[in-house]
Amino acid sequence: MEPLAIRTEGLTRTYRKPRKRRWWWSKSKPVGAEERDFVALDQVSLEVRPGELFGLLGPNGAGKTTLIKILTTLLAPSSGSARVDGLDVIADAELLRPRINMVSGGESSGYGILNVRENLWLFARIYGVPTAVAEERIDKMLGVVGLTDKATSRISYLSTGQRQKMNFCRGFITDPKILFLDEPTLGLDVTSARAIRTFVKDWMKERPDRTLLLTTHYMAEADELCDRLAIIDRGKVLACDTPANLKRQVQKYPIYELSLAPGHQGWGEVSKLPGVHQATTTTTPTTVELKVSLIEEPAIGAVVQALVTAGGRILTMKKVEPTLEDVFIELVGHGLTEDEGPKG
Ligand SMILES: Nc1ncnc2c1ncn2[C@@H]1O[C@H](COP(=O)(O)OP(=O)(O)OP(=O)(O)O)[C@@H](O)[C@H]1O
Repeated sequence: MEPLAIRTEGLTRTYRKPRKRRWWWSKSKPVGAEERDFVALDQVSLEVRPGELFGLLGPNGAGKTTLIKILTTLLAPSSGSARVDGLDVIADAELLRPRINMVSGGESSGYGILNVRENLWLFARIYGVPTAVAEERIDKMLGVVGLTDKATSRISYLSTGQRQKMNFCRGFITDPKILFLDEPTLGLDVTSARAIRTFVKDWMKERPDRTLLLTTHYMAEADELCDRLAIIDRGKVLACDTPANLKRQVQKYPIYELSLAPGHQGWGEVSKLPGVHQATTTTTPTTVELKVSLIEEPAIGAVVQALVTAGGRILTMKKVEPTLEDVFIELVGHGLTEDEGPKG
């Protein structure tokens, strides 16, 4: 049986806070080792199957990069275990590295005096990709991110976004079995971000044994791309499921929004109908907006019937779907865009 693409068990990583000034120099008391340890990852147990596009969603400082660094053999765990493609990230690191690749949206890697093509070629050769294959992949990837006209530019002359696109190309030219993308579209313009998302989806479809783990701050991106997601906060996994299942968890009742022409009061009876959990209205200068939550979805038929019978005119009607933002707020207690700053 094929091993899991990623498996972590009780994975924990602590960082040591800088030592406080000695107490006889200041009024602060000396701190013990346990107080100096900051837990960035706390007993994380995750399973990612081969072929999955798996997302990590969490606020700043949640521990996403720490997790990716451990999975890509760049950082040792403090305790617990992590296996990638069936290989232990510590004991089998040498065997594992050729099978994986990692790109971080915020990194500024590469040699400034080399041009874009030379940088990518050098990287491909380090991974043992034959020159002809590397050239072909580089051309393809530069086209994908719209960087073909910068192929011969020194990378020190690139803008931040262009450099990020070059790094994105770097992730794919080694054709890794398991790819880690840390914020691949961070700060990119809308068109470039869309091109990258489309490419990522196509790349995954091309070969079913590829696995991709992605972190992103963009809820819509996570929703569009990921087969499953883990929501992580303060080093702990709070939930792990498909975007659809996560959204279902927060929406206890189906909700419909109806826009009614003003001038009649039929909506007043809606909340008393069987199958209706709650009905609220907001009056605007031109409409009455009715929001109905239903205990059973078919009750929407009775709602429409009651409104029409009372002489109401329905202008628009739509079902309100919860978003991943709603899931996130429910689990974490605040939105992803609200920056709480370091929690250490
Ligand atoms: N080398 C380090 N030494 C001390 N603390 C660290 C170190 N690296 C990370 N941390 C702390 O560990 C926590 C998790 O950091 P990490 O970079 O994994 O978060 P993240 O989820 O990737 O955040 P972001 O979305 O902002 O990139 C943070 O509170 C951070 O300050």
